[in-house]
Amino acid sequence: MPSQQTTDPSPARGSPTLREMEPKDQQLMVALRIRPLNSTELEEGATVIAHKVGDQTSRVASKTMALVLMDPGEDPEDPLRAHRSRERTFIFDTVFDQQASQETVYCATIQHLVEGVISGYNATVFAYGPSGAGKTHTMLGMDAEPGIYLQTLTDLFQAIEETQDNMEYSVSMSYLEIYNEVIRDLLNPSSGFLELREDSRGSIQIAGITEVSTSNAQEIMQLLSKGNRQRTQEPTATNKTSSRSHAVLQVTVHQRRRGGGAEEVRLGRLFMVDLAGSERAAQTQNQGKRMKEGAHINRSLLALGNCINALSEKGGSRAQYVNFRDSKLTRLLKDALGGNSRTVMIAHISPASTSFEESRTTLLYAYRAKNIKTRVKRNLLNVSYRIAQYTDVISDLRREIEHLKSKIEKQDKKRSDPSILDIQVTVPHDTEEDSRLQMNKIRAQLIGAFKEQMAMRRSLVELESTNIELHIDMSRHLLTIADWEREKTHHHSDVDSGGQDKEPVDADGEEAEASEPPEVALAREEVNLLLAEQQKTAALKAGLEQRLAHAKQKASQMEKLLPRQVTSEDQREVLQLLCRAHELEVENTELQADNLCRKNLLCQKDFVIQRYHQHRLLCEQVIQGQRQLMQANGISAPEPLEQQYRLYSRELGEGTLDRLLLQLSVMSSSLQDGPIMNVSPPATEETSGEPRGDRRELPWGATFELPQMLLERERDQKPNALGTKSLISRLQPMELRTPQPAGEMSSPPLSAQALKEMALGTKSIALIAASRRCKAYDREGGCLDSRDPSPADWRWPQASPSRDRSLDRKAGRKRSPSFTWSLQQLQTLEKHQPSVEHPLESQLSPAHLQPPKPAGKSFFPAVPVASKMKPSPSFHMDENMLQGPGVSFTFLSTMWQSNSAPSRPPLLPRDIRGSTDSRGRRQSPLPPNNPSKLQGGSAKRPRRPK
Ligand SMILES: Nc1ncnc2c1ncn2[C@@H]1O[C@H](COP(=O)(O)OP(=O)(O)OP(=O)(O)O)[C@@H](O)[C@H]1O
Repeated sequence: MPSQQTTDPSPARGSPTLREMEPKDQQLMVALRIRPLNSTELEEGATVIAHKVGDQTSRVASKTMALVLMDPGEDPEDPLRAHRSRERTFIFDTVFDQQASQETVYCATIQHLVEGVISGYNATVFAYGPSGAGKTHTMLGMDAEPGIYLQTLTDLFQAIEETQDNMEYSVSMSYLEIYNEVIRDLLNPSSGFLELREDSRGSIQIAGITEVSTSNAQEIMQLLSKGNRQRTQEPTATNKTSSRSHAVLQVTVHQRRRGGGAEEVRLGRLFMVDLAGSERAAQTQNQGKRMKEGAHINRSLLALGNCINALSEKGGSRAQYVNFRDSKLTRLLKDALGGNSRTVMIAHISPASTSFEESRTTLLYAYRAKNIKTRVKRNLLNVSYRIAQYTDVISDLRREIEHLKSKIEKQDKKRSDPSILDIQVTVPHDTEEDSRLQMNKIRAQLIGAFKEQMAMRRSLVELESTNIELHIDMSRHLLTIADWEREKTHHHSDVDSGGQDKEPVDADGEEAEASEPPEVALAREEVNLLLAEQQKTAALKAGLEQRLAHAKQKASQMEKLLPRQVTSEDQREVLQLLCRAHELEVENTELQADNLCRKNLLCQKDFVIQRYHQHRLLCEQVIQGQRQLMQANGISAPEPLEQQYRLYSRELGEGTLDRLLLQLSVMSSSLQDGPIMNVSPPATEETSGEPRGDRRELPWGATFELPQMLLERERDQKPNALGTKSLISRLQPMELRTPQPAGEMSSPPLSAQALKEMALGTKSIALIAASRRCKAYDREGGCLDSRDPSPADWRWPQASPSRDRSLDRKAGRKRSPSFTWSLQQLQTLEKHQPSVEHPLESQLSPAHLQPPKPAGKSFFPAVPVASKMKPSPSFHMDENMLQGPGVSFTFLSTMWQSNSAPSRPPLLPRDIRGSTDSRGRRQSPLPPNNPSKLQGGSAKRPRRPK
């Protein structure tokens, strides 16, 4: 067994930074294995013509190794060829000679990929070479010497086990063969021929393949042996057990952080491919069926060779056309060769002089493959995008349920009608039997149609999600271009302004034109490709929508048949069954969507904090730089500015970010466990005409909108129904939002400038806007206002909106939506805050968590404050406000008030990733899923109404 490498959970499997998510170019690794001479070759008197050059004593191979192949046809005595070399040298990443063990091969080639797979990267290993060269031996091996399959899977499960404290995994596998250009499921051969489908991202899916969930390597090996028994193997002249098909083992690993942290799901795919042997018809002496097989094998390998040629020639440029569509094999290996995968090719040859030609061709192919580059990026399933589609699916299903239920009701009425019953009783037995058979047929058809529709709906969800991912990718590239364009314009304007700023002049007297950097050229190329992909997605989507409409029509026609053709009892049963199927699907979809909403929210929160932190650092740098300049030039700042600076410094010292972290954590706690709340202000006429409180003119002239940190439940929806599209639009990640003019709610297409502005800190600004909104609340509630001389009048708002409303009415106040929103937000916080035992709280001294003193008159009646919330003696509204020339920073004074208590180390965004407990296990920084449990209560999650 291979020695297991200890895996370090933190760097590779921690939360991804933005850098980590960037795709990286990766060279395809090519290894070469020479098998020992076999008995037939020895009998034929073959000599060894392939030699590894260099030593390979260490288990892990050195950077590159060479192989020397001698041409046995060249006569050393021939004077005409005296100056021609009989040897040809090939350099590979690693070369294994006849003595290399299975373990050595594994450790030097695949072992390093395992870590990546469990943390969301794709990896592929494929064995290539002529028939009988040892491909199956390397991949599958024997009981005594297991091959790469078992060794990889053992390591994979071991790595999973080591990180199971922090991470949740689910592993599934599928095993297929491509034989004569058709795909067969080796785990379920009776399923017939399977189809390859390509989604808009170009990822290949095999429709209808059996995916088996597994929990250990042995289980997979059992499935593999079962599958191998189904694999097409025949004796040929070169190999007694020649594999006549390409076998593909796919292992899929889903990884997510345990405890519902703000993480996304990572999806790693490992392909292990044992190719059929490349062969020459003359050499294999195959005839009839074998020859036809050989032709197919060669055709697909030829297509593979062509792809390798094209890919190696383009040398990483993505513009060159590579025809993956020539064979199923190349379509399946598309990602492995030219896409998102870390790929290893293990080429195999026989060292025998009798196999010189095969060995030479194989080596040439393998040598070319070395130039191939793939672009590796972590697969993150961004969960939020699918919610909109789920909502559509749910409402569709609901409509169908209503329809079916009304049919059942009608049926019930008929049953209670005695005349109809009489008729049924008199139905002859034969007819009854016929009708039952007919009924069963219709039932099967209906269920089939339902499944088909669901599959199509899911594909639509996938497509939509892909579309949005493409959009985000495009945004990133446009951003690079926009940056460059801006720099160029800047450069030109500098040059135009003339004088000292002029660029150096080159030898010909012409101005040096700033040439476009490679990343910008690449970005332009990518944008074009992405545009093409987007068009492709749109076409696919339109096609699928058409098919779905057709399927729906067919199903409704089938339903129409029901009352005419079946007895009432059977009909009733079928309708109920259908209803149940739909209801289950609704429940399932709702659960998925619910889950996605929460994950989306938590991810956004993380991102917002990260952006905020980056922006804060930038501000700090700018301010410090300017102060140094002022000092150096003896410029004194006017007193108001100095005052603002003092405020700012104090703000930093007190760690406002920490308070924001706490606030956001409390928000997520309410979301993680509580029902989805309606805490967003409804867009009413009242606000549409005037600038909203959460919008702010920024120094660079853009208007930003508050990211929706909380979810909304539509008031008129049933309790278990999700909000409709308005909810979804609010949940769209900020990248997809363009700065909008005030009052406009739709998202116009993204412009490069808009993208730039977003990148400049939309989220952090939006966060600031959130706090401004609460400030607006303060003002509107009349509790805390810069004009109000007694901020101590502030109260926690009463948790009874109806009562507040009556007070409002009495006071003659009209509530604005932003006020209602802020109030609800505060009520949520107030409701959860005292009961939440937050890990971050333990890092704070109680004095840091002091709300303002509850005294004096207030618009809201006073409510008791939690015991640890002591009145703050040093409450100053100004502490929470920082006003700059272009933007105001206002923090939630009403949430967390600090005084001059001892300072503590500032909390940085990474702290939200959690801490490590005494046993070294990582703890989530977020409040527990169910805060009420902490209090020893027996609060149960409310059951979803059926
Ligand atoms: N490195 C090796 N050490 C010992 N025996 C080997 C080695 N490589 C291959 N063999 C033996 O050579 C024979 C042929 O190997 P294998 O079936 O793996 O070839 P293959 O390339 O998969 O052929 P095909 O393409 O026809 O399926 C087998 O009996 C195998 O045990």
